[in-house]
Amino acid sequence: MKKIRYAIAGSAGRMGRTLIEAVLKNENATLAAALEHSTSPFLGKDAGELVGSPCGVPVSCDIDAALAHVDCLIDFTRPEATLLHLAACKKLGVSIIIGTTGFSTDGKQAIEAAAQKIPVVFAPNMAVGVNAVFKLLALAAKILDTGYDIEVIESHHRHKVDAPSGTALRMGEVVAQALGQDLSECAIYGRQGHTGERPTTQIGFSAIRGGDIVGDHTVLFAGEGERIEITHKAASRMSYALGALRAGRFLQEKTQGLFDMQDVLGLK
Ligand SMILES: NC(=O)C1=CN([C@@H]2O[C@H](COP(=O)(O)OP(=O)(O)OC[C@H]3O[C@@H](n4cnc5c(N)ncnc54)[C@H](OP(=O)(O)O)[C@@H]3O)[C@@H](O)[C@H]2O)C=CC1
Ligand SMILES: O=C(O)C1=N[C@H](C(=O)O)C[C@H](O)C1
Repeated sequence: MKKIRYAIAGSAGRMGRTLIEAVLKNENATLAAALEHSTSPFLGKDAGELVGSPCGVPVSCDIDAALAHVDCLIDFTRPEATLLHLAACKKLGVSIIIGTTGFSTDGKQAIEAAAQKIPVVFAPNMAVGVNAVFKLLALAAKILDTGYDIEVIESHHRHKVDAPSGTALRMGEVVAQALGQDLSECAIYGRQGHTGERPTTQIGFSAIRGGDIVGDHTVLFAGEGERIEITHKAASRMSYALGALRAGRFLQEKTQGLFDMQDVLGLK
C-alpha cells in the first residue's frame, strides 16, 4: 500500500499534536510537513519532538513549500487559518481534511467552492462513535416524533472557543432533518429570564465549558413519564485523529468533491 504523505496544520495545537502522533504510528502514512502560523514559538522545531518522537520534519509557516510534496493536508485550526490553507490546497491540487469548527456561512461556501476542484472531507467530528450516534439520532427522532422535547447538551474543555460545538450543531441538524424541520427556525441557544413555556417543536442547545473535558455530547428526548438520552463521551483526542486518517485513505481515490465522515464510513 502506498504511504500517504500528510501535512498537518496547527501542528502544535491539541489536535495537531495528536495527529502527528497518529501519523508517526501509522505504517501507511508519512509526516511530510508540519505547519504553524508565522509567530508560533514552535517554528523550526522538530514536529516529532512535540509528541516525544523526533522525526526530522521542522515546523514551518511556508504553506506553499509544505504542500509541494504532500498528498493531503489535515487541518484542525481556526476558520481563518483553514480558509488560507484551503486556498493553497486548491491552487496546488492537494486534498484537504477539515476538522475545524465554527465557520460562518461564507466560510462554508468557500469550502463548497473549493471542493469543485479538489477532494475535501469536512466534518465537525471524525470519531467513528459520534458518526454512529448521528445514525442513531435520526432513527430515535423518527420514532419519538411527537410528545418528546429535544435538547442537545455538550461539554468541552475551558480552551474551546466556539459554542455550541460543531458536533452539537450537526446533531441538531440530523434530528431536525429527521423530523422535517428547519434547524434555523426551531433552534434556541441557552435560556435566561422569563422564557415562557417551551414550544413543542423547539430544539434547545446548552454548552458547558470547564477543565480538560475532551468532548461530551448528549441528545435528550424528554417525554411524559420517560426520558431517552443518547450520549457520546470522548476520553482521548485519538478517536478524532484516527477518523481523520480514515478520511485521508478515502480521499486517495477522489479527484474532487465535498465529503463528510458519513461518506468516509459508508453510512449514507
Ligand atoms: N472534527 C473533529 O473531529 C474535531 C474538531 N476539532 C476542532 O479543531 C479545531 C482545533 O482544536 P484544538 O486542536 O483543540 O485547538 P488548538 O487551539 O489547540 O489548536 C489550534 C492550532 O492552530 C493554530 N492556529 C491558530 N490560528 C492560526 C492561524 N491563523 N494560522 C495557522 N495556525 C493557527 C494554533 O496556534 P496558537 O495556539 O499559537 O494560536 C494552534 O496550534 C477547533 O475548531 C475544534 O473545534 C477538535 C477536535 C475534533
Ligand atoms: O474543540 C474541541 O475540542 C472539539 N471540537 C469539535 C466540535 O466542535 O464539535 C469536536 C469535538 O467535540 C472536540
